[in-house]
Amino acid sequence: MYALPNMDLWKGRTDSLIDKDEFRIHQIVKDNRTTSVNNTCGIIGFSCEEGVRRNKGRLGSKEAPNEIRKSLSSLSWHGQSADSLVDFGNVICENQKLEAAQAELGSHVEKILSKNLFPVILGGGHETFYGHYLGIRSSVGPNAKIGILNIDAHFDLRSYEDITSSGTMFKQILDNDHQAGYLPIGIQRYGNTKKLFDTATTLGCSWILEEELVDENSEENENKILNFINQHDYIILTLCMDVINASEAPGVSAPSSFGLSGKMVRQLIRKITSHTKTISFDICEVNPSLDCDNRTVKLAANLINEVFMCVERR
Ligand SMILES: N=CN[C@@H](CCC(=O)O)C(=O)O
Repeated sequence: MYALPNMDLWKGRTDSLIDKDEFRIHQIVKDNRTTSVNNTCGIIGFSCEEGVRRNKGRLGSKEAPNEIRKSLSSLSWHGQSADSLVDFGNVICENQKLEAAQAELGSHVEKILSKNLFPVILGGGHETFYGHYLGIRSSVGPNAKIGILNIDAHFDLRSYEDITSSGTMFKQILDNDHQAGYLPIGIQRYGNTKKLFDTATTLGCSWILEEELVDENSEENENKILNFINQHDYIILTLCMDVINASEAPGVSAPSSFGLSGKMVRQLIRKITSHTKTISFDICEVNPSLDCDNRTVKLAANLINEVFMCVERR
């Protein structure tokens, strides 16, 4: 099901009604039915936790898209255009019909790209990514090489023989799309079974462990990411918030005790979304019902704002 944008969610402190240098994001975002040449990012929500339910995770992520919008609202706007951001509303997963909802999300992602906008998708569980991917594949055609960069504690390469879920998307894609490559960044050694590491190897993937993401290795890690980008025509970026340390991101289904810092994730996002091959972004697994003082939702909003800034500056 699709819900038109609810512009009442975009509310916050107003320092000035006319001076654009005093604007906050709630004064920048427009309903997608009023477009301008200065639009850069198209926001679409995926209100869904069916994949998390099937993966036996903790429910609550379907509330994230609107909670993230509320948190984004008050951030001050440092972009160049006062018409940069456009809200395309939410796709809602109903009656546990995950596959139909993912297909519907894909068609909205495709629509946003066709308007020359950079899709910013607010998940939902990480099953959001499969819908994101469907829209991108359909937009770029079957022959383009799509590189998937996943900032995540988990491989999400589980078997989907019985059912698809928030833990199966990348295997679903890699088994069927031989023009897609996959590089997960921030993998927790003990958050994934040995079998999942073997699955990644069998599928020809490499990965960057969380414990490898330290300053001393920064050049090596950057080169690994850049080499991956160079091997593909388009890059799509997905961020699973459970990659971030549980103290900074408690509001997720599977918190990470040794997760990355928010600042490290910010650095990765800046690098990747500043690259012109990167054509879309999603953020997943924020669970407002498990959050503490809105910490995870706020961090998600700040990271999304980094994407807005990097895309506008390209
Ligand atoms: N997308 C997350 N997938 C992880 C986490 C599962 C959970 O919610 O506990 C996984 O399948 O291992």
